[in-house]
Amino acid sequence: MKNPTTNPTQTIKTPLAVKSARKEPFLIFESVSKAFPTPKGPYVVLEDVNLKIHEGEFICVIGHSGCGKSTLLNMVSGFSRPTTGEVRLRTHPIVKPGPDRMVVFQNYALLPWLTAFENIYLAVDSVHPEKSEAEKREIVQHNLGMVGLLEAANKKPQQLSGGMKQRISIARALSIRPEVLILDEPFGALDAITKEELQEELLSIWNEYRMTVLMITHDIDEALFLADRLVMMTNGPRANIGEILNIPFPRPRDRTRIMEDPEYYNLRNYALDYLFRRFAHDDE
Ligand SMILES: Nc1ncnc2c1ncn2[C@@H]1O[C@H](COP(=O)(O)OP(=O)(O)OP(=O)(O)O)[C@@H](O)[C@H]1O
Repeated sequence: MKNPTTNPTQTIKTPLAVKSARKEPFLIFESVSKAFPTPKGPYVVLEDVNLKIHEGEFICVIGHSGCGKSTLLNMVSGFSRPTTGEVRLRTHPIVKPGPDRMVVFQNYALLPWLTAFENIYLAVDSVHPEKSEAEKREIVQHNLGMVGLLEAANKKPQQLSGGMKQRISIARALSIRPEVLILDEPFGALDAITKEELQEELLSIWNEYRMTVLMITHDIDEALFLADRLVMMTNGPRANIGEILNIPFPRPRDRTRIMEDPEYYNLRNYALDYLFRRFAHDDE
């Protein structure tokens, strides 16, 4: 594996990172540790994680299996709370789930007895019971259109392909306009072509709405195409953030142009070296 001569974590300043450096942090992890009780005593998954994310940033998180990526994001969604430390959205500690933070899972998590339309409608209705039925239906239609699936509105999940199901779960998450979109390896189960299509769609939706995105991935190329910053975790237990790569490619991004850029391979090799040499994992 080629060793890059420069350290991208130190040398690259993206225009967005420079711009956002002037803004107040939006999502903050402050001295966050998380331990799970086990019969042998507490199992410390994460220890003293500190991270500041700016509004509208697209953050990817990478790290070996079991290092605590989902644990980290679960503290943003509010499914779980830090053992010590704090996760804050603006100035408010996150203590429970809320419609300002929506999660998309790898396994879609759609209700199988409802149609695509009804799955999204249920989310809109639970967050906006005050809206009229016509307004709620309009929101569902708009979001189905946004992921190009108006024709699948009346289909149930088992009648949809993996890519279509993931589009529906993204539409459902976006239908209530969260401030933070949390994606837990959303494209991990999809074939390569569908995965690329969904990456493009996600980027174009993000370009339009600029919600803050936190996404777990195992795919370095995916992270380099999507993210402003790539957070690289150390191995657990007691995992932490090892390094953060700034991804400098201008937006809107063009996959072909990025892949022709020598910097792409510099960053890719740097991340590969980090994961498979410096933080190599015995099990992989
Ligand atoms: N509720 C829990 N109780 C005990 N241990 C847990 C619990 N949740 C997670 N763990 C452990 O914490 C560690 C981190 O799990 P987590 O799912 O966050 O890792 P991950 O990096 O997301 O892994 P993967 O990439 O395989 O999804 C694992 O060893 C897991 O077994």
